[in-house]
Amino acid sequence: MLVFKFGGASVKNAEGIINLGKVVNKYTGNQLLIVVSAMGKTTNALEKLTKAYFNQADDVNEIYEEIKQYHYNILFELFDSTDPVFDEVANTFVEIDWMLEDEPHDDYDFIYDQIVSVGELVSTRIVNAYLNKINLKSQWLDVRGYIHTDNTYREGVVQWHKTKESILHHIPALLEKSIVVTQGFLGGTSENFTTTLGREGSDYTASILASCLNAESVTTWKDVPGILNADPKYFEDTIKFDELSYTDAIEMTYYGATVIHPKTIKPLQNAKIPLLVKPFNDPSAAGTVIKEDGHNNFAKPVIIIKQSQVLLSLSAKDYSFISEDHLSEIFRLFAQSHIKVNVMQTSALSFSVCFDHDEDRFKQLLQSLSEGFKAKYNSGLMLITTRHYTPASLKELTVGKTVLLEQVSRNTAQVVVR
Ligand SMILES: Nc1ncnc2c1ncn2[C@@H]1O[C@H](COP(=O)(O)OP(=O)(O)O)[C@@H](O)[C@H]1O
Ligand SMILES: N[C@@H](CC(=O)OP(=O)(O)O)C(=O)O
Repeated sequence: MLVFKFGGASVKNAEGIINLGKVVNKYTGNQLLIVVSAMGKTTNALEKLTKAYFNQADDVNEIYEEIKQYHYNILFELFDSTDPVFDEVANTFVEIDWMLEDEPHDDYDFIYDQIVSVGELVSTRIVNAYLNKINLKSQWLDVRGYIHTDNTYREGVVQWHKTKESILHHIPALLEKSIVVTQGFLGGTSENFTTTLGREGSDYTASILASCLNAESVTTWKDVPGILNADPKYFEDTIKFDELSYTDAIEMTYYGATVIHPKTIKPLQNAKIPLLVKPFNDPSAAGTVIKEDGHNNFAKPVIIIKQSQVLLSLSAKDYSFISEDHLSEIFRLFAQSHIKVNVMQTSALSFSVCFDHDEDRFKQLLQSLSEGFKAKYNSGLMLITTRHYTPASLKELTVGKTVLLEQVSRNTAQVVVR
């Protein structure tokens, strides 16, 4: 049994969905479970809608209409207007219609998950209908009944025991009958509310399903030839890695290589299931295989860029040394604000920490820190991490930039630059 994952970029338009059909058509001899993300940048648009609704802004309907129109335009390119998929999609959007009619609930993260999840619910309806249209027999599965999480909205924690039981109880029988198409990124609570697994979490969904079902492999179909030594959006002369070990891949994603969600690898490593990263526009290309004995000599350093970083420096209000008690209080407040630390450094009188800029969470953090600490910060920074670096490659990366923080170990160098 194979698990495929198609991300937003691969299904961003009608052409992408037609291409998905062609890829799937090459694997008809296998049992196939297909995980699909929201189309194109729909999750970003739904995030914008959630914020507008929560703040009761004037442009709620305008944002929502644009999202619906984008999906209907794709539907009109793929289907006859009498196709039942139009009703399926309309009935899915109704979940948002109902929410928007009411006053917003005061838990932003809860509302976020109920609205943003519609992106995946709609995209899977469209993909499922298209596969059936081209005679690839397929059924739509609501993943929220199988991936059980706690109620940490926007970062649902998977309840593995219950999840495995549900998956094994139903999905193998479904796979014997046809292809199964389901949503990435989503989970469900015991009260039947929707959770999401963290941005870009569809790779993780594929990994959860594959590990519970003991799949032969997982393939994530991407807009790149495989895993490269650096993001081609920022670097020209990249090289593709044919193989990586699970550990190499975990390290890359931990430091922020966005090509794979960081939680994806561990469940696959535990079950020894290979992860293939392949280009969706060239399905027969080898891509990158991530497996236990994946070997790489790193002919070029791995470079990972993280944009929109904040560098915050904290010191005690009474100018005392930064103590363990201070650090434990700082970390508690970071955890409370759901902010993950990317790099940190301590000196006698200050503690510097670099993290992704999330406006609302940062505001909350600064507020909670203000009682005990003096805070200074810079935003709009870039964090460059390089593994298997050489001194020359490190120097080249920082040419023309101001280095605000630097941390170098034997294998890994991290610099925060402006
Ligand atoms: N080391 C890397 N190798 C390949 N792609 C990378 C790397 N680091 C970042 N990327 C980016 O990851 C993108 C693909 O991942 P992503 O956008 O999450 O795909 P999808 O959402 O379609 O699953 C590429 O377009 C590329 O810009
Ligand atoms: N649609 C979600 C989940 C996801 O994984 O998407 P993608 O596969 O396009 O990165 C997001 O954008 O966060």
